[in-house]
Amino acid sequence: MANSKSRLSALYGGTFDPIHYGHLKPVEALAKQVALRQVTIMPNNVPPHRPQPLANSQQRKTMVELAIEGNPLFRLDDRELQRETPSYTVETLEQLRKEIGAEQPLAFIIGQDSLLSLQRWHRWETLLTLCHLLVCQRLGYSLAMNTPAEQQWLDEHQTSSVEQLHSQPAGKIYLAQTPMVDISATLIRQRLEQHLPCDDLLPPAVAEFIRQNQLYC
Ligand SMILES: Nc1ncnc2c1ncn2[C@@H]1O[C@H](COP(=O)(O)OP(=O)(O)OP(=O)(O)O)[C@@H](O)[C@H]1O
Ligand SMILES: O=C(O)c1ccc[n+]([C@@H]2O[C@H](COP(=O)([O-])O)[C@@H](O)[C@H]2O)c1
Repeated sequence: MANSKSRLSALYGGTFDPIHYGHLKPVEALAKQVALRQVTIMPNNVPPHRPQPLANSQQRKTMVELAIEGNPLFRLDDRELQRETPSYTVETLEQLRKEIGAEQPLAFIIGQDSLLSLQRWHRWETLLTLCHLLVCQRLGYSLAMNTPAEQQWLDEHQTSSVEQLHSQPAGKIYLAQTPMVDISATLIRQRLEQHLPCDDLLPPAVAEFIRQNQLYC
């Protein structure tokens, strides 16, 4: 449920090829935990650092729309889909900051796997000047960073104070206690290729869209 009194909104970037319950359920729990006003799902066009998606941008956008229909917690922002250059998060956040100003608290949601590779992101040192990071747990990924230097960076920025997320515009990392949902888009694509059922893994309207458009088979 969206919290209309809260000042803190969050962006949730991803490839969403396709969107699934592993994206939605942890973030719904996170939104309650830290009282998010809204979560803006932002599909990327040219994901950096990974193979390019199988479904095209319009199909991935439609699947997000179907997944969030009727759920006021979520909205969609398709700004990254309009850019043909790599979807660097820092550039998107800089553009957003120009729109909302420097003082409004803003968060970017990632899974634990993304946190572990964050220091390879484009201009990663700038990210925390623009937003907080809210991190959802993910089965199979360590809670410890890969190197002592990365761990030190995390320790310096980590907070368990929800109040700080609301009172400061950016700069904190919050490791959320979210449910482990053992689903990935890779698993779904592999199962669909093998004609195995996926109905428990993603919203019914998304499953139906995939069937109708014969995606991933
Ligand atoms: N099951 C999950 N639990 C927690 N976070 C997740 C889960 N699946 C994806 N995420 C997070 O959602 C964001 C977008 O992920 P993405 O769209 O790449 O999904 P994915 O399932 O990891 O895809 P793929 O299997 O194609 O790599 C990332 O920050 C990722 O860490
Ligand atoms: O900015 C970067 O260099 C960067 C590198 C890897 C991932 N990201 C962003 O992180 C989000 C999750 O990425 P992915 O690959 O797990 O779908 C998505 O919004 C990506 O655009 C961003």
